[in-house]
Amino acid sequence: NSCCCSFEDYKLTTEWLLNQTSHRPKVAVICGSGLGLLADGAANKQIFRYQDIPNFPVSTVQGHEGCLVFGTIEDTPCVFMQGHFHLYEGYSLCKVTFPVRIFKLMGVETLLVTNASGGICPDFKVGDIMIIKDHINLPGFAGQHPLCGPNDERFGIRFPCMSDAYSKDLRRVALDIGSELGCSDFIREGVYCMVSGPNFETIAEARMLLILGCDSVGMSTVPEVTVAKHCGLRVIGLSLITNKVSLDYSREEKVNHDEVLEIGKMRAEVLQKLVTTLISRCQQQSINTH
Ligand SMILES: O=P(O)(O)O[C@H]1O[C@H](CO)[C@@H](O)[C@H]1O
Ligand code: HPA
Repeated sequence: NSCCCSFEDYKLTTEWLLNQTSHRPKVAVICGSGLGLLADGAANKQIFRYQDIPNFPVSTVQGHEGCLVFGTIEDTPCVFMQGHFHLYEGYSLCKVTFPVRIFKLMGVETLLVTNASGGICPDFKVGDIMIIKDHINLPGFAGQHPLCGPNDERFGIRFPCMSDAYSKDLRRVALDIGSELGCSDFIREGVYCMVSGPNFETIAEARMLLILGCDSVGMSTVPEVTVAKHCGLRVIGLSLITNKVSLDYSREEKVNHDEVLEIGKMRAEVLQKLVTTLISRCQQQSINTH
């Protein structure tokens, strides 16, 4: 359960990428299930397949293309992960979070994470976009935590604070953009809970998550955000509610991965607009605050 990657591994991959591309990204975007199209708006794209990048894990899940896309959004240099990694694929959390430290070493300052999740909050509707305010690291409670093992001070401190993992400023910016785009009706804020998966929740589990204060549930994101916060990246997270999690034994609907991917397509255009505007504002914000 401790990190399987050495500083030299991270360095090797970083140097390989820096030698292969002249892009120097400031913002990294992790595209969740079915959301790889978020990279489509980038200009001057340069694409690497994960399998060609030394030490990089490969995507094994449908809806995750497995490509690292460098490009620019309105002059902001960015890198997009079309597909991310999960515990349920059999990867260690060190591998799941490997790209985040590569981004840090490449000079990225802001991480924008996206995912698909199930709505726990009874008010949430399918197609809502939830700005992540906070998270619950359920696997972390059981010792499945990406920062377990010897701490490498070159990345961050032993006991990082997580009470402000999701930038308050960027959450405000995202809310403002949502209202400018006329999306306020379906933009929410809430608490995301990570479970390991791969099965979707039982009704008893879903009820427990509601009592715990979760608004949505998914099988990703928390490890990457934890590692990003540990190494000093600013984080903003968007979760697309792709299904309502059943809290009631009388409900007959059954969630499946195809439905999750389908809702991603349905919200593609607005999510892309939100993400591209957010990226350009992130950069302006960062210029103003430095
Ligand atoms: O979190 P992402 O990968 O976006 O996707 C969510 O959707 C998949 C299940 O349909 C799981 O991977 C879950 O975590
Ligand atoms: O209902 C869900 N549960 C867990 N992960 C998910 N990812 C999308 N929907 C869900």
